[in-house]
Amino acid sequence: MATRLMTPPSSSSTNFSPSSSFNNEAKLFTRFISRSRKSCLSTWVSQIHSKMNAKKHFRLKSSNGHPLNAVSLHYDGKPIAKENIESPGKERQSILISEAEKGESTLSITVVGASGDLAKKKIFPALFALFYEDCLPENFTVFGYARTKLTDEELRNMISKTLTCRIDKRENCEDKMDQFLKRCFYQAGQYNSEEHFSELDKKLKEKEDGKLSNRLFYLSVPPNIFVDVVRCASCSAASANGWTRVIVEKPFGRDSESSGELTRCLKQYLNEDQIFRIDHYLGKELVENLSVLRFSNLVFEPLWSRNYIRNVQLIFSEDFGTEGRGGYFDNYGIIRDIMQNHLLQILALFAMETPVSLDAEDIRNEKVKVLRSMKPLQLEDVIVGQYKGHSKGGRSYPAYTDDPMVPNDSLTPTFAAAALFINNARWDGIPFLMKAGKALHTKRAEIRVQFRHVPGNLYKRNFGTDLDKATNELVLRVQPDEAIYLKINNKVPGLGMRLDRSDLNLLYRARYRKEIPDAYERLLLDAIEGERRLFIRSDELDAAWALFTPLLKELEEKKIVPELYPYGSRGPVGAHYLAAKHNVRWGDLGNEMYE
Ligand SMILES: NC(=O)C1=CN([C@@H]2O[C@H](COP(=O)(O)OP(=O)(O)OC[C@H]3O[C@@H](n4cnc5c(N)ncnc54)[C@H](OP(=O)(O)O)[C@@H]3O)[C@@H](O)[C@H]2O)C=CC1
Ligand SMILES: O=C1O[C@H](COP(=O)(O)O)[C@@H](O)[C@H](O)[C@H]1O
Repeated sequence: MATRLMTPPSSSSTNFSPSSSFNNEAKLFTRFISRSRKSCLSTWVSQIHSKMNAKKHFRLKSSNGHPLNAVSLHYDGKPIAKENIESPGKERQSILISEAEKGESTLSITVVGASGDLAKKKIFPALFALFYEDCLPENFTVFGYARTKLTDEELRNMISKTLTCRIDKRENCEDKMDQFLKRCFYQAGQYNSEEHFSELDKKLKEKEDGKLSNRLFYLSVPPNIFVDVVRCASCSAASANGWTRVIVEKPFGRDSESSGELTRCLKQYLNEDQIFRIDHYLGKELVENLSVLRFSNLVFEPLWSRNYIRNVQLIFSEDFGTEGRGGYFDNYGIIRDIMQNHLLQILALFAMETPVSLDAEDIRNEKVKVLRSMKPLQLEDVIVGQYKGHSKGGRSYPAYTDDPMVPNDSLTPTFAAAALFINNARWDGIPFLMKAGKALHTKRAEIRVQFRHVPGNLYKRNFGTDLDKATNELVLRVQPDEAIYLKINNKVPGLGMRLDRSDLNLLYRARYRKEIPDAYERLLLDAIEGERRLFIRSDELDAAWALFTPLLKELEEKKIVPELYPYGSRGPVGAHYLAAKHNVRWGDLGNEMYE
């Protein structure tokens, strides 16, 4: 029978109630008994006793910065209970945590799929950056796990090549890298072999040296392997006495049914609060800042509605094609790859009502309300495109279908634009336009907010004929070269009265000397700290798929042929017609100051 990764209530950072008492703890503990393996319980009871005697505090590291999450776990020198909201509808569990746990506990991070592209490119470098910044606990170990046969030394060689990405010019980088690499180990194994995961467990235990063990598994493997890994890790490599969490990479299914099935299978082995579904766009600095900008500046929030905003644009473009990932991409396409997750998540954050607090559940409750209020997507509100080969300046660029992993007659869109609507009082009738494409002329991700005309504008005649160009526009450039700028109308200095378009510009590299951490650093740190705010809850995922699945089915059933656009161009003209239909002009096509 399959065992579950559900371990004793974990030390996740959520809020606590000072009035919670040990009695509550005992009650919840009794409830917990009914669904835990007995072998875990005696260990846990002894942990509670040892935790009760502990007194030290620990430092907040997760990205929330919200005092409720950061709070000390002791009250008047006595241990107090900490509420852990697992997921909506589930019982609240109270848990005792203490600094002693931090000091005496170990953290093991296992990167499953360690030989892969994402692990090398993002996960190991992010872990190193966290180590460099002193954000990892004292006792941590990193394990790579994959089928490829590697020794510890070979893993270290492999990852050392990419570790330097943002830290390399810093002080003591080499020393730090050596120290980090000494903490990295490797276990080769099959993804569906409990025996091989038992071997991993043995090695993890050696490193944990009898201390309380917290284990994080990062599933950096193709999605068809997720469930096997979770099953094997659950049966053979879950922590016996600390928490066990699993970060799951996208794609979380390819439609409502497959996503529901994946969630159902994962939940055979995991509680919802052990599953960290990553959407790395939520870890990007400017996306994080969206709520700060809105909720902590008086000048924005009053304007944040249909009364002042004409349309919102969420734009993603890459100046390269699917090179090397054609096999994956052809099964998903740009709508699943970018829109259903990254852009929709930004939309939900952008449009949500003020959450009760900054706690993960409060924020995710608001996001899910937005997603569930969305008008069903119609085929006529979407256009799709696919890049074709193109020669420019003596160089030739491939068509999407030139990829050997892509069928010649593939109809998979590499570009899509869509108009979405939120049927609620705040946003009724306001188009949220999304545009996402590969092999376009530029690499960029941005949020554009176009405001309405100034009623009865006294300076109307000073703008020339194009009044539309004279409306305010707020741009959050997520990447590259992070910036927030507001387009305003301004008097050109001089004796006459001529107005022009200027920008109030907050260019991050000019304002902040600090490097911007990679999204994966923030997200890994949050998963370690148990901060779930930036991870996708299962009901959010369901709502996101419910919005896109009918459209995706229709596109596929009707075999809608994508409009071809040349590699390196601005995409299909259909995107302009779509915008025009909703009385919108794409903001990224104007004369941008920072293009
Ligand atoms: N790469 C990226 O930029 C991004 C990736 N993702 C997601 O992250 C996850 C990992 O991505 P990425 O590293 O690119 O993936 P890879 O295709 O590089 O796969 C990772 C590892 O999984 C193993 N693997 C690959 N294919 C199979 C297979 N068919 N059966 C069994 N094992 C296999 C391989 O290891 P071995 O053979 O050694 O076992 C491989 O090194 C995926 O879910 C992907 O969709 C999400 C966002 C961006
Ligand atoms: O999730 C994905 O994101 C990347 C783009 O991420 P970025 O952080 O480099 O903007 C995209 O290339 C990939 O297709 C998609 O799966």
